Amino acid sequence: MKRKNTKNPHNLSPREQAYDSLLAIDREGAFSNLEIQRALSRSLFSKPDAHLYTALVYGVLQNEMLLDDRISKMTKPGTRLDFEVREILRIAAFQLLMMNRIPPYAAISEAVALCGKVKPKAKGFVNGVLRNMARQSDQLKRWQASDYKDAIQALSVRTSVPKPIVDIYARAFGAKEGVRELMAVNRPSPLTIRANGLKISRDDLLKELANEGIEGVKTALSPSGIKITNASVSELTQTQAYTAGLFTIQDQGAMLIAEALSPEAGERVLDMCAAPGGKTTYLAEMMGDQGVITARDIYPSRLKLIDNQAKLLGIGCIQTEAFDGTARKAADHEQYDRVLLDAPCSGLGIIRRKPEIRYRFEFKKQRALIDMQRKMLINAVDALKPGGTLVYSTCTVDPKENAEQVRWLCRNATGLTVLNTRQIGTADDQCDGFYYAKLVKNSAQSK
Ligand SMILES: C[S@@+](CC[C@H](N)C(=O)[O-])C[C@H]1O[C@@H](n2cnc3c(N)ncnc32)[C@H](O)[C@@H]1O
Repeated sequence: MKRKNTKNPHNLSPREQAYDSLLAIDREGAFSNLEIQRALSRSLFSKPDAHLYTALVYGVLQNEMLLDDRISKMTKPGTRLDFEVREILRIAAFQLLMMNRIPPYAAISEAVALCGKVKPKAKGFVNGVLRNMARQSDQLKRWQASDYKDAIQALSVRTSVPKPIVDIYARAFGAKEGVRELMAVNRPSPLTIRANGLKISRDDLLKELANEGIEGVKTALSPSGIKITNASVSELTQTQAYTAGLFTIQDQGAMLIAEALSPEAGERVLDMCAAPGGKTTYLAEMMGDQGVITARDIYPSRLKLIDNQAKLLGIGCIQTEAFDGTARKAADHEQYDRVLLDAPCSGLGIIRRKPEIRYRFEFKKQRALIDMQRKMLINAVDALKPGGTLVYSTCTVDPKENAEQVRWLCRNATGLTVLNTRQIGTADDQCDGFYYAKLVKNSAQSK
């Protein structure tokens, strides 16, 4: 059942494939979105089976701590579970406690059969735990904050978000709003697209898509976005509108970042961390493909993604260049009208799309990211012409990587004015948790 030994992946059932994928994510460090894409592209699943597989992988990842808590109530204190057994129990517990349409016998018998293949000795144990769970499911579905030692612990288990991240959300949004944001991170993410203004208006794109059976509504915050209401990513990418380059799939929060930079036709723009290019291509569309965008990233292979996407969208003004944004380039000095620094970050604002990020967060890694962001910020300011505009953005909610970095920059670079900052949220904005700060480099700056 292990990935490397999988002889015929096409024969796996949705539950077996979910187990295989969850081991890849939890044990081998795969990213959920890529793993799901990989598995679906190789499987021969019917549409309902593909839905079940995807729901199981996301459902277990989003509820791992809550499921483990429920499983621990069914086992003797101190019971140590093998990785494989725990994953099988989580998949079945998710079906028993959090999916309404699955008959308990189906969840249990498939879990026991799977256990028979990968850990035969634990078959009886798994059967016993799950039968008890099914019997007590009404009680186990009820969740009470008073069962936990404090409010933070209760919220952490309820949302399956580790305590340090619960604290970070409280610092970012305040205690009350932080709870609302955390409760929103396990809800399904909307599928949004951005009309390619070089080729079509948003209204006409809605009509084109309707002709292909795809429905959507205009996004509330971005003037270019459409929220798709009846199709999946793979269905969207099979439309004629997609192959004609009429739109890009993008979270609305990412659209707001590019809009904050508000580039104009004919300008020189630097996008320091550009791949895979979602924001770069929007900048080009806003510029009417007039001017030059230098799109950099440290990984040449990722720059190809930008080139391919620009070609699909009919964009010619983007020049890609492999470069380390922490290194200073003398030739950049005061060359750019606008700079976008969409920095590498802890990603705590996108845990609804990539739930596994929450279990991988480490303060030590975050400290290294903060140092990297600071080096990049100094280089971004250096590259700006006097009077030029900088947008610094992240897909995290942690003030340490956001507002505190902007304060640090203003202390360490002279002549900057902060025009506005925004923490985009999930509960009300319906976006991933992006942050941005828009700054201007004063023209009369002493050099
Ligand atoms: C948040 S992502 C950028 C997303 C992109 N702006 C978009 O909208 O599609 C951060 C990017 O920074 C790149 N990166 C990481 N370290 C870097 C470095 N030292 N210099 C330049 N780019 C780097 C990563 O490869 C990644 O593509």
